[in-house]
Amino acid sequence: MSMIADFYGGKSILITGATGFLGKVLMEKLFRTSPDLRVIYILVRPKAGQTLQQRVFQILNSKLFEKVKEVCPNVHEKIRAISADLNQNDFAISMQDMQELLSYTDIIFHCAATVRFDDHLRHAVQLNVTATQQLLLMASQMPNLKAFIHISTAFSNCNLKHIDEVIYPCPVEPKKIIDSMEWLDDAIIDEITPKLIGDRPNTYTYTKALGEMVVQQESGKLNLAIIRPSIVGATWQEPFPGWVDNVNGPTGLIVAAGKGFLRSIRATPMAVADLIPADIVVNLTLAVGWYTAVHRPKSTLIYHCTSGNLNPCNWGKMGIQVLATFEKIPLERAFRRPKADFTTSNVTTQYWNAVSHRAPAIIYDFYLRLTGRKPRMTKLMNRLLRTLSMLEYFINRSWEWSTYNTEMLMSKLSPEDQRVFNFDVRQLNWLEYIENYVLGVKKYLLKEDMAGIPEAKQHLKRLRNIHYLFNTALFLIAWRLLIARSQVARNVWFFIVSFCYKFLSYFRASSTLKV
Ligand SMILES: CCCCCCCCCCCCCCCCCCCCCCCCCC(=O)SCCNC(=O)CCNC(=O)[C@H](O)C(C)(C)COP(=O)(O)OP(=O)(O)OC[C@H]1O[C@@H](n2cnc3c(N)ncnc32)[C@H](O)[C@@H]1OP(=O)(O)O
Ligand SMILES: NC(=O)C1=CN([C@@H]2O[C@H](COP(=O)(O)OP(=O)(O)OC[C@H]3O[C@@H](n4cnc5c(N)ncnc54)[C@H](OP(=O)(O)O)[C@@H]3O)[C@@H](O)[C@H]2O)C=CC1
Repeated sequence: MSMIADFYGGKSILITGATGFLGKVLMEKLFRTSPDLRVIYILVRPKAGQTLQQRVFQILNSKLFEKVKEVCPNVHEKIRAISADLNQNDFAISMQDMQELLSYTDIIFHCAATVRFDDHLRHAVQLNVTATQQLLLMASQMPNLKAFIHISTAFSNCNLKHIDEVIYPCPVEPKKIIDSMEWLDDAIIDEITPKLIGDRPNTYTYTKALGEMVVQQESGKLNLAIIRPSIVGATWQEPFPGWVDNVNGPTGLIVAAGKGFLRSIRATPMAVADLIPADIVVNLTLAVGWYTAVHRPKSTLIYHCTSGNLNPCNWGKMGIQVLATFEKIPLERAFRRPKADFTTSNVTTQYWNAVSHRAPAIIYDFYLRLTGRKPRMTKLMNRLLRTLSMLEYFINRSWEWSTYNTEMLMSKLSPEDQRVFNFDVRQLNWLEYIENYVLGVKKYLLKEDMAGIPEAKQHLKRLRNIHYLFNTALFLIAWRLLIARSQVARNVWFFIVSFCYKFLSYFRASSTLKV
């Protein structure tokens, strides 16, 4: 019997960010392992013309929830979507809903955040700091609350090289930042943002660090824990390997490489690729929820959910495996053949960006214009290059995260819980995981049919032939132009032609002699 699964039975659980990548996997696992839980409250905002109910319906009817429906057929009744916007005061939750939340919630998992690296500081503070503070305030009014689990990121202190499971305070208090956002105008905020974020690369990591400080300020009053995952990737095992549904982190680059848009990337091949599968993060999160509620540690514990120090993989190995998988299982309608490389200097990066990214996009757009269609490749390529420049910081450095608390927790679990809520990253085989990740990108994110693989391979062959033809034509044109302009080139050309002629005459003469 799993103690963790048993613990969540009969409980009312509040999840923020349940419509996000991690939130969905968390909900799925909860329903699958504790189908007798009382209710999961999710705070959802209407989005993209969809009502709350439509959003929930879409999630529950997705492939991810197929297994849940077998073990928990009444899952629709156990999920209660509450209209909420974390950017608003009191999250714009109705009085009635608020009353219900305050009265019944047993556990909170706070996953909602803006994960955009380039978000305006005001918005990032609002969601990653102020909303966390408000949620903590709500939590303090919940008589039945047993644990509040905050999802942060291992990169909240990415300005350090070695990171322990402790809070590192930012120079300016979160309260001061929150207050200043209320009266400073956007132009001034833009001006002070670089000074505030200091040696962090973006507003995301900075505001996540502030969010942790806000959580810590409540320790003593509430039963809290913080989880810091590194780069969350597709699922490893559960509910099935390779599930992923957004382009964040490496996923977008895997798509870009598979479609042949991404040809070179400034990365350090030996730098640690601290990826962590979403199901490992979720298993740890649920174990932490149980441990925090049942064992009530004296202080707020922080858990690093990382792979680098227990089972390291590097970007070089990952890149090779991604490309090797695309050899076997290509994506459909690729722009070019999947063939990418790492560059290490700024100069080579600029060169390859011009030659391998911008030039083909311009040529393709020219072709689209000629055939009466709307050009779009240059725009797409510019966006990809912008994304690459944002991710570069994370693929050219390595960090060391200590994992004492995570290992301690693992040792506290029963053998059954260690199996059902497995977060031991040492058991992960990277090559197998990456292959499943790439397959998952094809199947679940891009929704491509596996039956289309032979056609995709044919398409790549055609692209290869076009590539050879194009290169030969380019060479001949360049050579022709050179010969027309340069005496040296003409001499070289005559030398090569006469050499070939002599060689052929000799070859013909010797074969005639043999006969
Ligand atoms: C030796 C041999 C070698 C062989 C070599 C082989 C190589 C080949 C194999 C390749 C794999 C191996 C290397 C892997 C390296 C991975 C590095 C990962 C580091 C992650 C660190 C994370 C650390 C922190 C973790 C955390 O704690 S938090 C989670 C992380 N948070 C994020 O990852 C948000 C990022 N994103 C944004 O911050 C915004 O997206 C923004 C970018 C500002 C754009 O923003 P904007 O331009 O305004 O517009 P969007 O609407 O957002 O997007 C506009 C358009 O870009 C698309 N697109 C959005 N994203 C991505 C993305 N990633 N990748 C690609 N495309 C993306 C979107 O599909 C849309 O396309 P479209 O629809 O136009 O076609
Ligand atoms: N993905 C990763 O690589 C990593 C993620 N993390 C952390 O994990 C957590 C979850 O990340 P992930 O699932 O990847 O992120 P997603 O972007 O997939 O999900 C974010 C969630 O937050 C919700 N949200 C955003 N703004 C609001 C708002 N104003 N009101 C209500 N809900 C809102 C989104 O709702 P909606 O669907 O309406 O947009 C969505 O459900 C975050 O705290 C993140 O910092 C940490 C390390 C790595």
